[in-house]
Amino acid sequence: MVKESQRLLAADQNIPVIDMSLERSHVSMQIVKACETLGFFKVVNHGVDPDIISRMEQESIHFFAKPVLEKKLAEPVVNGPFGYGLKNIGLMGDIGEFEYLLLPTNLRFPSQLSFGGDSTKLGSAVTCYVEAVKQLACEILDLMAEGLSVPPHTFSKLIRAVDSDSVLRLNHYPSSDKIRSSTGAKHSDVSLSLPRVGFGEHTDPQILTVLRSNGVGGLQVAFPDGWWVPVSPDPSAFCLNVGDLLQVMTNGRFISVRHRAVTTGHANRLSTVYFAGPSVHTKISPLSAIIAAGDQPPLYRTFTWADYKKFVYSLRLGDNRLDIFRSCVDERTL
Ligand SMILES: O=C(O)CCC(=O)C(=O)O
Ligand SMILES: [Fe+2]
Repeated sequence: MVKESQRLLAADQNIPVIDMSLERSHVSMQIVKACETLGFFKVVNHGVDPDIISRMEQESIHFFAKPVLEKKLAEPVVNGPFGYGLKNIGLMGDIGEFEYLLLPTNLRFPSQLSFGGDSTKLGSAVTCYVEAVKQLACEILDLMAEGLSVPPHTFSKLIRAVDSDSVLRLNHYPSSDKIRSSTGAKHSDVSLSLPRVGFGEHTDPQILTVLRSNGVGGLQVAFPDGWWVPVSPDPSAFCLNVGDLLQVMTNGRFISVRHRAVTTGHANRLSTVYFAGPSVHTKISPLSAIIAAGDQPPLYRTFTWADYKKFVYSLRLGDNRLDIFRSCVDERTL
């Protein structure tokens, strides 16, 4: 359950909503400002085809409605932590009130992205959706590069690489009613009407996250002053958040924002999350153009995405991972 002591703001009017149809340099400055102050923003008029979005949502609903045994057959033909998961997050004992399907994105459908049974429609919906949100992520990363005055495509080329280690996760947070019926809990069980942690507090480790949800709320972001702010659901918008690697590359100018998902309501919540990451051997360090233009020395050491992922997997979800990669930390403590 969410602790009462945690401060919660009532509304999300402080969350930047950026209209991507406006003049390019204006959009670019707004994005940079949002990343520097919060690390989170919404975009509207983003140009992603609504049919691609609605197919993805319909196929997700269809997938999560299947019996668990059938969902467990959804194993992409690659090594890694992919496939269906229920409640467990990572390998260190973190638990959430949800189920998910985690997929690699650099596979060929249908040869590698097969889900067993009759799920070919899900495979093709995922392929189209990933292509569309990857374009959006690259466009936003290019706008960031422009606004930061770093060489064009500095960030997007990492995502466009054929072996980019980007992943897609479909999350399904069952409503209180569904939890009641699956656990046999009584209707009078008040604990089920209180907010519960669906996906605990964390930062995303990759470069940039592109999240969309159905019309049910649950996502909350941590403001720098310590308040949690619920993000009002808007199925036609995308939520963007800075990941840990982007905080490092911008030498701390951009904030990798802490966020979480809570479940409260009587409706199922679905979120579709694209994590844009580099290829595993990419070396990550503060960009020289940012160091040259700023007044800070490099705050982080150079490391590879493979090093960082390994470290992330060894920690609990809510642990701070970046501090250990700060320049002043002795490498022997790693
Ligand atoms: O479902 C959500 O709204 C948040 C999920 C999330 O933060 C994640 O999958 O990393
Ligand atoms: Fe996240």
